[in-house]
Amino acid sequence: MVTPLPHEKGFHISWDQIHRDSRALAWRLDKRGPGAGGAWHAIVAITRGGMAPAMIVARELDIRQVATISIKSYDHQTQGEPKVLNRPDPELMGDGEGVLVIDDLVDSGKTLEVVRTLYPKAHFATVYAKPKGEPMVDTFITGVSQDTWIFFPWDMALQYVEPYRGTD
Ligand SMILES: O=P(O)(O)OC[C@H]1O[C@H](OP(=O)(O)OP(=O)(O)O)[C@H](O)[C@@H]1O
Ligand code: HPA
Ligand SMILES: [Mg+2]
Repeated sequence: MVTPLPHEKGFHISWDQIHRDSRALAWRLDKRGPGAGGAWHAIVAITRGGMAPAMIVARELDIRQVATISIKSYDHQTQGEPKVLNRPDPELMGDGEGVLVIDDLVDSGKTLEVVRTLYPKAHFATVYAKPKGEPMVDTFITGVSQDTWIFFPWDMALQYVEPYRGTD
């Protein structure tokens, strides 16, 4: 059974759109790291939603060190307490200096808050951001209102829709 939407508005994002927006994020982050020539030394994707944008950013910026941190906070559209299920090698991470932490979106900011506590010097980037979570993110591409639910392409499928005028 499908849970009814608690949000009035839906923002439906295609694969093409997330690809373009993730590329825009990569371009914005290029040469902004603390290393020589503005380099970043690693990318950490917040699973699962951050994995697609992180892959695209890693490809654009030619970063081969890509790790993941697993956080779960939502069951469908119901938020619970964020749980860290696994985390990257502490030697790679240190205090986060020079590491780009990437997620698909920030909503309440709770997920990023947990990761920030672990790696205070990392740079936090998301593709989309809702106003409540904006203070938790250093770089994002598109702002979306708080009452909008973002639907990602990996959660959707093409399907038939009735003609606007119906058949009566
Ligand atoms: O700012 P917040 O209110 O914490 O919400 C944002 C987080 O929620 C979603 O992940 P979710 O926990 O649903 O897991 P998933 O990425 O595996 O889908 C989304 O991918 C972000 O990681
Ligand atoms: O708007 C959203 N869309 C998808 N996943 C989410 N997790 C928190 N907010 C959202
Ligand atoms: Mg997530």
